[in-house]
Amino acid sequence: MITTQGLTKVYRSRGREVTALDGVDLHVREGEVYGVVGTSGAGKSTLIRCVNMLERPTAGTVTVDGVDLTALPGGENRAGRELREARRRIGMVFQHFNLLSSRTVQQNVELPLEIIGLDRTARRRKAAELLDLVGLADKARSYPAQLSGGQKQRVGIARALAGDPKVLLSDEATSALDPETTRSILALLRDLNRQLGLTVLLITHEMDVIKSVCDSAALMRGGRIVESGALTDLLADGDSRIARDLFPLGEFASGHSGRTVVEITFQGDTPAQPFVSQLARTYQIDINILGAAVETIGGRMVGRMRVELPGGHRDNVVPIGFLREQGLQVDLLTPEGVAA
Ligand SMILES: Nc1ncnc2c1ncn2[C@@H]1O[C@H](COP(=O)(O)OP(=O)(O)OP(=O)(O)O)[C@@H](O)[C@H]1O
Repeated sequence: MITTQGLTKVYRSRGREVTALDGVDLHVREGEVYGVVGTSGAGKSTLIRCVNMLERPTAGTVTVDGVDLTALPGGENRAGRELREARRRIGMVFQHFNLLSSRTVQQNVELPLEIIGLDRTARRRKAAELLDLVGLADKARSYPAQLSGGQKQRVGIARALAGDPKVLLSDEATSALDPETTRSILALLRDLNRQLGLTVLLITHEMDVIKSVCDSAALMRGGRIVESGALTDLLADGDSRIARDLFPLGEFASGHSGRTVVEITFQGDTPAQPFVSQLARTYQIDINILGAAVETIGGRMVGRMRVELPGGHRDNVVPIGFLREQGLQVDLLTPEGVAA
C-alpha cells in the first residue's frame, strides 16, 4: 500500500547540508499497522512527511495505493490537482493535534470537506458520522479548548478520516498524552484499522506503542532503516534489536562455567506445551529458570524464557535440538550475553 524506494531527503540551510533520509526502502502492506521507531533525529518525521509530499524528497520514489506521488507535479507549498487528489486519500494526525481554536469540534472535522466543496448538509452528516465513530458525538458543539488531550486527538483523527482515506499517517499522535489516554487512542487506531481496513503508518519513539498496536515495524537510525519486518518474524530472530527492545529479559549475568544458557522464544499456541518439564524428563536434567516473561505483542501472545542447562554447549546439542523440534526459537547466549 505504501512503498518508498531509495527515498532521500537532504536539507540545505545556510550553506549546510543535513541528510535526513539516506535511501529508505519501506514497504507497508495493505491493512496493516506499521510502526517506525527510532531516537530523536533519526529521520522519522521527515519520512512520514515525505510519504504525503509535505516534504518533497531529494531523490527516490513514494508510491501510495499504486500512485507514484513523486511523479505528480507540484512543490511542497503548491500541490497540483492530481497530488491534491492523491493526498485526500491519505489522512494525517499530528502530535499537537493542529485543531483550529476558533472553530467548534464539528467545524474542525468539516474543514477538509469544505475545502473539497461538499455542501453543508453532506458535510454535517459526514462530520456527525465521524464524531460518532471516534466516540465524541456529544462534543460536536464544544471548542478545542474545552476538550482533554485525548478528546482533541479524537477530533484530529475524525478530521483525518473525512476524505475516506485508505491510509492514515500518524506523527507521534500519542506523544503528548498520558499513558492511559495513549492506550485508548492506540485502541481507537486499531479499531479503525480493523473496521475500515485502514492502513496505518505511525512514527513513534516509544517501543510500547510498537508493542501494543503494530503488525510490523522498522527501526531507523541516521536516516536509514536498519531493521524491519513483521513483529512475529522479528521476535523469532535472535539478532533482532527491535525484538530485544520490545521484550527485554534484563541483563544476562553469565552462568557458571560448565553450564549453558539459552533463551527460548515461543509464540501463539506453543506455550501451552509444558516444554521445560518435558525437556527435564526426557533428558533427566535439572533446568534452572533464570528469567521469563509473557506479553501480548501485535495481538499475539509471545513469551521468552532464559534457562540454564547443565554442561557445556556440546553436551546440550541434543536437548537444544529437541526444543527446536517443538517449534521453539532457541538462542544460545555466550558469556558476553550476545545470542550466538
Ligand atoms: N527543515 C529542516 N531543515 C534542516 N534540517 C532539518 C529539517 N527538518 C529536520 N532536519 C534535520 O533532519 C534530521 C532528521 O530530523 P527528523 O525530524 O526527521 O527526525 P525524527 O526522527 O523525527 O526526530 P524527532 O523525534 O526529534 O522529531 C535531523 O538532523 C534534523 O535536525
